[in-house]
Amino acid sequence: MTIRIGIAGIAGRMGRLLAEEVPAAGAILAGGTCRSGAAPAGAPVLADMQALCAASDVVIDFTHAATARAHAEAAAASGTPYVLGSSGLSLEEEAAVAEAAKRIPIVYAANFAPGVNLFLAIAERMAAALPPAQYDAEIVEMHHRQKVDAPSGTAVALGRAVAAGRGTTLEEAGRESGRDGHCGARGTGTIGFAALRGGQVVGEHTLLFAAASEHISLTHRSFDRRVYATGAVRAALWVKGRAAGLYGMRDVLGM
Ligand SMILES: NC(=O)C1=CN([C@@H]2O[C@H](COP(=O)(O)OP(=O)(O)OC[C@H]3O[C@@H](n4cnc5c(N)ncnc54)[C@H](OP(=O)(O)O)[C@@H]3O)[C@@H](O)[C@H]2O)C=CC1
Ligand SMILES: O=C(O)C1=N[C@H](C(=O)O)C[C@H](O)C1
Repeated sequence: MTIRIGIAGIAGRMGRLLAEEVPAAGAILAGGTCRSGAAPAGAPVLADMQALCAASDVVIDFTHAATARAHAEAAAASGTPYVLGSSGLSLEEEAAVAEAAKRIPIVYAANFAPGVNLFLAIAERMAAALPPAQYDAEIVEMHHRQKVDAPSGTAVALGRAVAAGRGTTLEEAGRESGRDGHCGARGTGTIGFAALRGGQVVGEHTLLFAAASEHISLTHRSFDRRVYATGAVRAALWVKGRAAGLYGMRDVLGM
């Protein structure tokens, strides 16, 4: 049977691309929700997340952190597998998504591009090999001027990967963001973040390890946000029929 995929936020930058990529993958576009925008021509518009879940076998959500908890709970209440791409979630919002994942399968990923997920795996290995007392980890990201959250979800995921490689968590290691003025010297073992915004940059992330006598850095650039949409549709096809649980894009890709 052909899978029906619904899209929360179908009028958004990602929502519109997803509306193209769902039929391109051989699935049925069940419809989407809009808040204030206009859905792409021909796409059925559903009243809310509950109605969208009822009409869909899987729902993909690229909207906003503020909706993640309610959307995950609505998906769990209807038993609809859920793919979440929104960024900027608080720890509490992430905990609510994890709670919903006890009842349904959820794929939650900061970035659905295959290259970024390989980058996350490499970041963890680099961090495990480079002692924090000598190698300062800094993450620099740049995005389009419309992006509303910082640092990006991908930057946070890179920070978490570095912390995991060092046998700790990002919260324990400590974040240094938005240095300005007399901010003091850099902490040893902390993870630095810098966010640039401008123009129509789709997404760029650099992870730098800086020591006294050498630097090593890795950069990923996305040139077309369609790479996220195809990845999310791939996750939607993968998650249907899975056991309840919280999955990441690395599970989908088998990395
Ligand atoms: N994980 C990944 O690979 C990627 C994640 N993202 C993330 O996806 C999210 C969306 O990005 P993008 O498409 O560029 O953003 P847009 O602002 O273009 O689209 C978001 C859509 O969500 C809806 N929306 C926004 N806020 C709310 C709200 N509070 N309640 C209900 N609906 C809301 C809006 O609907 P309306 O227009 O009808 O008002 C809007 O169309 C961001 O968090 C972004 O960081 C983006 C790209 C890749
Ligand atoms: O808002 C965006 O555009 C993007 N958001 C995601 C993030 O916050 O990491 C993924 C990608 O970088 C594009």
